[in-house]
Amino acid sequence: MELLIDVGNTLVKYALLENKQLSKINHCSTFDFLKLLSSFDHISSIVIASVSNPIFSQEIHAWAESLDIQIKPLSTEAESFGVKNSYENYSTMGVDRWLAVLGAQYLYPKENLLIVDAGTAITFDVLDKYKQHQGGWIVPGVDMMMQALFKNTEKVFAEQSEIDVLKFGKTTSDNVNLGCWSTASAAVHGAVEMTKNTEHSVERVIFTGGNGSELNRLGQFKATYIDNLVFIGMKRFL
Ligand SMILES: Nc1ncnc2c1ncn2[C@@H]1O[C@H](COP(=O)(O)OP(=O)(O)OP(=O)(O)O)[C@@H](O)[C@H]1O
Ligand SMILES: CC(C)(CO)[C@@H](O)C(=O)NCCC(=O)O
Ligand SMILES: [K+]
Repeated sequence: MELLIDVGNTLVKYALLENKQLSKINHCSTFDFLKLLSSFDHISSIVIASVSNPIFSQEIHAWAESLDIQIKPLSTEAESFGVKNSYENYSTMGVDRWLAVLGAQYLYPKENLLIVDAGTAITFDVLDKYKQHQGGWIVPGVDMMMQALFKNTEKVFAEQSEIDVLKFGKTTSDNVNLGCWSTASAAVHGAVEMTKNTEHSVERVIFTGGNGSELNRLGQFKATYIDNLVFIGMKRFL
C-alpha cells in the first residue's frame, strides 16, 4: 500500500493506493498530519508533492527513513509522459499544477484543456491535445481576495454565505461574496475566451481544488469537476 501526499499552502491532502485503486482523499493541517503519521507505519512507500514549507516534507522524510519506508518526492519536469512544459524555467512551476496537468491529460488525452485548481491560489493551465502546455495564470483564491479587502480597508467586511447564483449584491457582505466569486468565475470565462481562434481553443474546462466544485456550479459553461486530479497525476509516477 502506498501513501500519496499533496502539501498545499493551507491543507495537506492525502490518499492511499491499494491494488492500483485510489482511496478517497482526506485533508488536514500539517500539524494534524504529523500526529497521524504513526498510523501509516504499515505502508510500503510514500510519494509526496509539496508547494509549501520544506520543513514539513523533511519531517516526513526523516520518519519514513527511520522505518525503512521508501519515499519519492515529485517535482515539476520539462517533460513527463510526453507532456511538455511551457515554462522558461520549468522547476519554478508548482508541482501541484504539473500533477493536475498530467492527471487531466491522462483522463482527456484528445481535447484541448483548461485546468483550474481553485485553492489558496487559483491556477489556470492550458494544455493542448498535442501534449503541449501553453502557459497559464496564477490569481488569488476567493478567500485570499476577501482577506486582502478586509486587511486594506476599514469598512469592508463579509459574512460567509451560500451563493445561489452570481448577481449584484445590495449589502457590503453580499458585494464582497458575490464580487470575489464572480471575479474568479469571470477569470475562467476569460481564459477560455483568450484561447478562442487559436490552435489550442479550449474544449473542456476541468476544475479541481477546495473551491473547484463551487466554481463549477456557479459558472455557465460545460466543465468537469475532479476532486482527485492531482492524485491521478501522481499515480502516473507509481
Ligand atoms: N471541504 C473543504 N475543505 C477545505 N477547504 C475547502 C473545502 N471546501 C472549500 N474549501 C476552500 O478551498 C480552499 C483550500 O483549497 P485546497 O484544498 O485546494 O487547499 P490547498 O491545497 O491548501 O491550496 P493550495 O494547494 O492552492 O495551496 C480554502 O480557501 C477553503 O476555503
Ligand atoms: C500557485 C500555487 C501556490 C498553487 O498551489 C503553487 O502551484 C505554487 O506555489 N507555484 C509556484 C509558482 C508557479 O507555479 O509558477
Ligand atoms: K492545490
